Amino acid sequence: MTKAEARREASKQRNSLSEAEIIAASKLMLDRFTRLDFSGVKVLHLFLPIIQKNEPNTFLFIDWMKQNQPDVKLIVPRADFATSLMTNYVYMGAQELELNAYGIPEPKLAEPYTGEVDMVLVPLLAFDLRGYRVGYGKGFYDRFLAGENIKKIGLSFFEALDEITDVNDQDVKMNYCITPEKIYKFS
Ligand SMILES: Nc1nc2c(c(=O)[nH]1)N(C=O)[C@@H](CNc1ccc(C(=O)N[C@@H](CCC(=O)O)C(=O)O)cc1)CN2
Ligand SMILES: Nc1ncnc2c1ncn2[C@@H]1O[C@H](COP(=O)(O)OP(=O)(O)OP(=O)(O)O)[C@@H](O)[C@H]1O
Repeated sequence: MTKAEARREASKQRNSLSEAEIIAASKLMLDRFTRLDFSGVKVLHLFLPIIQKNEPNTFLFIDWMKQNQPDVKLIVPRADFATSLMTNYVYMGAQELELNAYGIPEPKLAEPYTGEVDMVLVPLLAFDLRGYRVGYGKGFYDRFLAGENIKKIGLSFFEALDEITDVNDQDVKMNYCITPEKIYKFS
């Protein structure tokens, strides 16, 4: 399947989910996430959900981290749509967020975080059995993750596709993908 086909299919499927289904599925994904090995993880980067696009609710992940891994620093991005680059900030709480033009909750402008990141939660529409992902098609995460040795964890409501056929050498593979049903580990 091509990226464009996968994008279309997954958006359609995701749009058909109810709010209750999204919360339930996000909780199942959180359950799996909590079983990962956090030793050596000092900094976790995560996306914040575009609610009107039915993305997984990563605020649940933030709540769990604060309770159970309080020493892990949480980092969230601001996306610049002119350059397709993200700038990172320490997460300071929901009251410090504003919605951008695309409905993405983003930290208000502050001092950027430029230090190391150990683990990243990556938004995706679809992924394949090799760990390749499809997003909205602007390449934000491929740029952010290029050449970085970070544990990359995709979150998807739906199971893996067999193969995304039009991957290119800028596409960054996930190390894990978490779905409500299982966790995929890629070599
Ligand atoms: N929560 C979240 N944050 C993220 C991403 C993401 O997938 N999820 N991104 C992952 O890379 C980047 C943002 N990428 C985006 C790319 C396009 C559109 C968008 O709304 N584009 C079209 C509509 C196309 C569509 O509906 O598919 C528009 O301009 O309206 C939004 C975000 C960075 N931050
Ligand atoms: N490291 C990079 N440097 C420069 N351009 C890049 C890089 N990675 C990806 N791109 C470009 O970004 C565009 C979008 O890539 P792609 O179709 O793989 O998007 P995607 O992974 O689905 O999107 P996203 O990461 O925003 O969810 C492509 O034109 C690609 O060439």
